Amino acid sequence: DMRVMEEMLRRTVVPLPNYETRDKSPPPPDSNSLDFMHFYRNLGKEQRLVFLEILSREYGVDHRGASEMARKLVDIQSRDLATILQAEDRLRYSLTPRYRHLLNHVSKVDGGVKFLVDLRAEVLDFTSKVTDSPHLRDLNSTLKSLLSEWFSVGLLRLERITWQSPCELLQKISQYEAVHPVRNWTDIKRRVGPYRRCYSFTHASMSGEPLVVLHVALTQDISDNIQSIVREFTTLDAVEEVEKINTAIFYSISSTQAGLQGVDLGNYLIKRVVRELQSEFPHMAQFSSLSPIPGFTSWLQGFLAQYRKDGRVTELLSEHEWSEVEEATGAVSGAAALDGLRSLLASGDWHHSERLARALEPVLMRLCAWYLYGEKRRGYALNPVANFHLQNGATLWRLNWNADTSPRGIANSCGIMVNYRYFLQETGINSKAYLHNKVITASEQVLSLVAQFQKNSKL
Ligand SMILES: CC(C)(COP(=O)(O)OP(=O)(O)O)[C@@H](O)C(=O)NCCC(N)=O
Repeated sequence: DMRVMEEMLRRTVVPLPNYETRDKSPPPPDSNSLDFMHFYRNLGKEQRLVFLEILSREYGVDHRGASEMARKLVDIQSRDLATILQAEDRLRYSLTPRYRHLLNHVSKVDGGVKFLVDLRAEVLDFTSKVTDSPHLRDLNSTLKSLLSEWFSVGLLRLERITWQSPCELLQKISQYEAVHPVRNWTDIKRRVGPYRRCYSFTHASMSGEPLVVLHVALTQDISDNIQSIVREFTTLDAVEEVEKINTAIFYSISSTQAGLQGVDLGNYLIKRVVRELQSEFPHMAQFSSLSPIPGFTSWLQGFLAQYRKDGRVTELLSEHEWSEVEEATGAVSGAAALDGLRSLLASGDWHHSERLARALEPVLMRLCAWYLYGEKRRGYALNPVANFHLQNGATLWRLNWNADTSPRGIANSCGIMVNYRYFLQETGINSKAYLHNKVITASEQVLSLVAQFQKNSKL
């Protein structure tokens, strides 16, 4: 209960050494960290929230001390630079949460870094679902700043996963695959076989644990469909012919540690793999993703409902397009046709009718282009996968019809997939333009689809 928690914290979260002797005081015994970890692991979910609340509230920054240091700094602004720098350093030290020293010590014991990665995953879970406590948010940002230092790209190791990798690693890679689930051994064998590459980042403190995994297909052109990558039966023992390889398609990337969210590992891995492939294939000319568009169909359902409510049904489709939908749904009026369309989209049945699919292609393509390019959340792309690649500096390059004809692909994004193209000389500029000015770099194909949408709906 609370008393036991407070006793544990009092004992293991030692006070900050004072400024003068901060570099001379010996670190606390490892037992402090081990006891803290052991105690925390034995708490239930609710108790952990209580425990972290106390830790972050009672063992954070000494607010009074910090404001005193701030006042001192203001008072000596007329003094010489050395004095000012000294006062700034004192203020900086006074703004260090007391628990930061404990977290630092935990990172030095066996399993400590993994403990802190998992701890941050729980803190993120609490702050996103359970509470908006400012203290917990502070704890999260302290954990994130520590983890970002330890997991910086120079300390990560690039590993290539092949059919010769240990079974347990291949099994982990299969389990972690979040984008196109691995069905069986043949499946994973193909994904690490000829004309494929699979890479992960690992860290010495969590050896054997792939932190983020990138799957690549080596092709002649930029793939416009996923079936040719995850299904087509390239003979598993084919020998790669270099002249058939001049493009790298990133068709799946997944981070495996929730606690490392925001540490930007996926971006680093893509950049590192590009360099790796360039050294293996110096003539490689094209780098692109082939990405899903999770959430498009459900966004579209809401969008159509809104237009129906606003009575602007006719604005979304042309006369001809509506007549095709009415023909296919047997509906007689616009609103009924729109309801018919929505239920066809919900079931995916529209895809079985050749004629209806042909009629809907221009409609869904321009709506999807708008969804990726025009729909925003706090100014950035609403779609998380688009946001990820645009942050990396990729170009919103090409929408592909019938790119994922699996039931999942039809249900999630009406079968459409998108290529985010990495023009290596432009990623730096594009990333800055996106992050600073929220500018999305898009190709002619995408911009013309967006223009068609805007013309139709007079947006
Ligand atoms: C896309 C991923 C790999 C980006 O991870 P990362 O580069 O670490 O970004 P972030 O978490 O630092 O913002 C991550 O968000 C993820 O695993 N998403 C779920 C699977 C997917 N590819 O959408």
